[in-house]
Amino acid sequence: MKVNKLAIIGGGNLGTAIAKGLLANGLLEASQIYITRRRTALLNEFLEKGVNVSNDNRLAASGADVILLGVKPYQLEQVVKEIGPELNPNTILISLATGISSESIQSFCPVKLPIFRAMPNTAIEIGESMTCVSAYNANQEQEDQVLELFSQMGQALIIPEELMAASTVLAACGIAYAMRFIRAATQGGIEIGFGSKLALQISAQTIKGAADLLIQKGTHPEDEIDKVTTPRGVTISGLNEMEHQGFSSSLIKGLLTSFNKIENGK
Ligand SMILES: NC(=O)C1=CN([C@@H]2O[C@H](COP(=O)(O)OP(=O)(O)OC[C@H]3O[C@@H](n4cnc5c(N)ncnc54)[C@H](OP(=O)(O)O)[C@@H]3O)[C@@H](O)[C@H]2O)C=CC1
Ligand SMILES: O=C(O)[C@@H]1CCC=N1
Repeated sequence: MKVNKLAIIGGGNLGTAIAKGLLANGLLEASQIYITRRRTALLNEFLEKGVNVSNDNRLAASGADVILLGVKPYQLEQVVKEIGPELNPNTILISLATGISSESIQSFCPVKLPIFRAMPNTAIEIGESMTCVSAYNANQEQEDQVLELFSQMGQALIIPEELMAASTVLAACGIAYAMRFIRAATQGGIEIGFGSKLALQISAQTIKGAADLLIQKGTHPEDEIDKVTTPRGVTISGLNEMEHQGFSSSLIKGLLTSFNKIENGK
């Protein structure tokens, strides 16, 4: 994708993770990236790398081919209206905000332009995100460009906008759920004899291996579980006890609680 200038408006957790991902794979030169936030001192590490850091959103947006909106959902309208004079029909506007429709974002803009919603997760920092993207007012070439951008930092998919809330839960919140699994496994590992550092190393690599088995072989989790469970063995005893205690059920209920909060604000 030919991008001359990319602006990240709102360099917080996700905005800076994307900047790190862009820099790590050399997709853009530091001088082509602009990042803003009000407390610019918190972006010093980017300034030192040659990224353009500022609290001036209009300056960052001016002439940018791609603008990523990394502010909180309740800050989005004000920020889009602020940069409005810098937008033109060819600007690719990508919102990272949860729960704000493309139609609403378009209504904050003075011109009709291609609007994308992207839902990466924080693994974008190391090029391992699962990023779902929806497109609005965009042509095929623009869709391909945005998909290519996020594909450089993990896997990326175009999905219907109505699935953005579901993708937020499964992929973006999903990182936190997976971390909690690893933390719990680590705590169990300590109780059965490992020091915390070793327990964390073993748990994290085990989860990585499990995910890679599915990704690389395209198998179903139960196929892989069947290979581990010996009849009357220890794995099936532990797994069944976890299910008796509501393991799958609690995960599904947690997913639904997050989803309902996006959909209904509950
Ligand atoms: N964290 C995650 O994993 C994911 C988050 N999201 C979405 O991404 C968005 C950002 O989330 P997250 O990064 O976690 O939030 P953060 O609070 O970490 O980042 C928001 C940033 O916006 C900056 N900001 C606020 N007001 C302005 C302004 N007027 N102009 C410029 N910058 C401003 C804030 O900095 P300052 O106060 O210094 O201005 C802050 O750095 C949210 O909409 C969220 O829904 C989506 C997917 C995953
Ligand atoms: O928790 C949140 O609201 C945001 C959306 C997805 C990840 N973080």
